[in-house]
Amino acid sequence: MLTPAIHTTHNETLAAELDRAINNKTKPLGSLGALETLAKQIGLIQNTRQISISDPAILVFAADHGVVAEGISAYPQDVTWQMVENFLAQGAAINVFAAQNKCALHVVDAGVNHDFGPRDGLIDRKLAKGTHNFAQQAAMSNAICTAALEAGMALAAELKGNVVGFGEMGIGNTTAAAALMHKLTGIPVAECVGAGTGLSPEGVLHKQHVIEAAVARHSRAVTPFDILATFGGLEIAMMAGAMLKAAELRKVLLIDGFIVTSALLVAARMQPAILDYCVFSHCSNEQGHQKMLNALQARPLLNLGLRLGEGTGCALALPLLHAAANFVNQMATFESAQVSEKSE
Ligand SMILES: Cc1cc2ncn([C@H]3O[C@H](COP(=O)(O)O)[C@@H](O)[C@H]3O)c2cc1C
Ligand SMILES: O=C(O)c1cccnc1
Repeated sequence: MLTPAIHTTHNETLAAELDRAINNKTKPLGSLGALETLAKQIGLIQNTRQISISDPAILVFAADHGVVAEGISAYPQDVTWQMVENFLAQGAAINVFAAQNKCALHVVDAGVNHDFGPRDGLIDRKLAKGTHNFAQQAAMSNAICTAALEAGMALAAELKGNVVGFGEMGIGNTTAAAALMHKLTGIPVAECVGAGTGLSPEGVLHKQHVIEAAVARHSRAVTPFDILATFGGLEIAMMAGAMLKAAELRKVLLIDGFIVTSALLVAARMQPAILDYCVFSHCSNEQGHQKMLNALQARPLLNLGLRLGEGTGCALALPLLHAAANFVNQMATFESAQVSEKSE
């Protein structure tokens, strides 16, 4: 597998130019807060002072998880394929928010345990009918994990826009994400697990024990790739591949909640410079997400108490990206509007 080569966006000259352009706008210095940071980041990603948001798209990757056999989700596995049907029928939260914000939505079957047949609007990249149960064996073979990463890379290469958001659907995937988080950050499993779709406190404790036993069983998984293959999911691996490619192509990567951030964590351990390209849309209510964001030194834009996934945080944060581009491109400067500058 050829891993994309991602370059840092660091560029002192351009950074100084962007600071000057932002500071010259008719507003007190720094008063647009996180939007200023965002505008500068997008400028550095796009390597220009004329920043733009064109043809944004959200990729939603769906797959099933063998570890659901351990009773780690509050919902049955069939919800995965049923929600894919719901995406295709435009009935899910992500459909509503993406449409509201004029964002294209692409639904990818990375490995759902269901035969959809050829369907309009569904991108079929099914590699298996779900992963193996990682409580018993590695979730994926190396070959399947590589194929998932490569399929994700190919999908990202086809996108025409310059902003790509990531979403997922897969009952059981907060368990996979918590295991990845623990293995890649060293944070104790108890601090990585959460209620997911709504487990009781006893259910969360059981989920913790399932992960702890699996981590002990698979102690030889140490590289990011091996950890991904052992504990990850087909949607998580495909997302990680798409993220790596999108960053290589200098797109803005919009990161959603707990599961999407776990895919980024894998990608960032492979290619740390990917973080220069990431905008963290929100902090999820899933316990563990804030700590995962801290481990990546990431500052999320929104904190709405969401715990849904599907890429909903990305769709909701998109207007903020437009706002960042618009203020840089459309606001007057102190000079052009003849407004007096700071006096002290
Ligand atoms: C109706 C429904 C719609 C969803 N949309 C996203 N998820 C979210 O919940 C799942 C992860 O939680 P757990 O690990 O506890 O199974 C993922 O599919 C995620 O996208 C949903 C879950 C449900 C039930
Ligand atoms: O943070 C998320 O994205 C999340 C949390 C719980 C369940 N599904 C998704």
